[in-house]
Amino acid sequence: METPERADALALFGITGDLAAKMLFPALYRLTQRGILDVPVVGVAYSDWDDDALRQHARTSITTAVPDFDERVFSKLASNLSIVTGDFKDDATFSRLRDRLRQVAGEDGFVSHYLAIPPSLFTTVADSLAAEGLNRNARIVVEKPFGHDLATARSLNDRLARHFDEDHLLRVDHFLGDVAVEGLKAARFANEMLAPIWNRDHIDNIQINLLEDFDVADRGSFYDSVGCLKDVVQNHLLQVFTFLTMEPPSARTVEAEKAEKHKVLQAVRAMDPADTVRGQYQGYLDVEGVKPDSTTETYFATKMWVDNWRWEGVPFLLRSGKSLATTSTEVVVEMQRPPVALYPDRSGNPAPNLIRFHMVPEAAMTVELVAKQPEQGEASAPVPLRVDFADVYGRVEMPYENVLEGAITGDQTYFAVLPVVEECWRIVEPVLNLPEKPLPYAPGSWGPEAADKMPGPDGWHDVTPHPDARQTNPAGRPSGA
Ligand SMILES: NC(=O)C1=CN([C@@H]2O[C@H](COP(=O)(O)OP(=O)(O)OC[C@H]3O[C@@H](n4cnc5c(N)ncnc54)[C@H](OP(=O)(O)O)[C@@H]3O)[C@@H](O)[C@H]2O)C=CC1
Ligand SMILES: O=C1O[C@H](COP(=O)(O)O)[C@@H](O)[C@H](O)[C@H]1O
Repeated sequence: METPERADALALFGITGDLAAKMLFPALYRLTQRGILDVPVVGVAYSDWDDDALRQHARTSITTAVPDFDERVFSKLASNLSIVTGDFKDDATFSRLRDRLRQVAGEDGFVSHYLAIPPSLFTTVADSLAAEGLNRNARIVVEKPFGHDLATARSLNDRLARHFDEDHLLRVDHFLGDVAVEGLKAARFANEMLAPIWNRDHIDNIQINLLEDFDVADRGSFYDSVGCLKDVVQNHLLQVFTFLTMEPPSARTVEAEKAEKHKVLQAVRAMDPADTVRGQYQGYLDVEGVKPDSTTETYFATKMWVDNWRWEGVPFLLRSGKSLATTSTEVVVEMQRPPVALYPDRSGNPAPNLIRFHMVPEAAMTVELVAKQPEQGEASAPVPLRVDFADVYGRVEMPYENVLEGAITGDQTYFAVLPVVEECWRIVEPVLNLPEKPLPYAPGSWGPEAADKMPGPDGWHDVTPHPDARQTNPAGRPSGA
């Protein structure tokens, strides 16, 4: 690939939406602060806003998310912000956009079009951009989900490829921009302490959690059309899974890494409906935008297997859901127990070593060793050795800083390639349209009881609780069950 073009302007479709408010404005602010963003940002959306309304909205979003808000940084960002309004289905919107882009970036300016919009409109916008010639000297960046199954992912790609070649098409998965997710590779491939034990001979099982204690809020209409599997499992969790399972790349290049990711996914068994639990929190059907008889799952858990030399026989447990007891994105790697229980815990069992990769709420890593408890005879207990990345490195950048930086520079590092996206769809295909209704679960619980013992009789490992998580647990089951 040739050196990618740096954008002279960012066209941000969906600038009035939820993602922009929660993630994109704070990230644009940080990029401005770091001197990476100093180009015009032209928002495009339906709402009849003017530039001042947009700037006021941006201020509210940023002050909500950024504790050390600096007026000078914001003024710089605000001076770069403007909006073009109109329906994406109306050609006139795109001729207004073309005029604005010429005005702010010049006739030959390179433009990055970022689509933070409902996925059903990706091709409409791409076609309309091309009709105005806005695909020339430009790249397109599309949010997730990329398709809603293997066939639609391929046809979406074919349609986008009519107007943008592969070097000018970026598929967003913001977990790829997450420092803690990136950190998985460094942990595995930069530590000779970990590398030799990272296989079926030493690892018993790996649990991957993306738990959220909040509900779908005002995203009912979008969420109901995707559900938990397509919202976060097919993309975010499978990307995490891939970093945990891939072989070391032959070099530290984007191409080498993506080749290894693709390779390991080809060895992954497709998900099995018999090893899958789907749930729906009680009250979901009352959310605005949700169909009254919706069978969309708000909870999903499954067991996965990689049929290769490194991982044969090691179960990978994935679970995610909304309205659960806590918010935590965390990987728990359970090592095999020592062959002889010389130092059991007080219940007489030898505790396994655990390695935890914490992503949300904090980027951190914990190694749980087992130590003999003083004055407890021979009894042992786990001792956590934890390091928080922010303590070591200072502020840790937000995932969307890396994603938006890539949108501006064209660096493909933090984006998904089609072969990987396709494998992820292949893996989830058998559980995409299950006929059974999802199991109900109480908001604030750990999801349907049917998933409790999925990892085995001891259930799921506790995750590290979010500091703001609900204190009560209406389902009355133990934390982490
Ligand atoms: N929200 C989140 O937490 C996350 C979202 N994403 C992804 O980001 C994308 C956007 O999601 P989200 O922000 O939640 O969606 P929203 O529904 O909140 O926002 C959609 C945006 O698109 C605009 N829009 C929709 N239809 C039209 C139209 N016909 N013409 C013009 N503008 C239109 C809306 O404009 P207006 O408001 O003016 O109507 C709004 O700016 C999705 O692909 C989603 O998967 C990814 C990660 C997290
Ligand atoms: O893409 C999405 O991700 C978020 C979870 O990501 P995080 O970085 O905010 O933890 C999820 O809440 C949302 O439903 C989904 O669309």
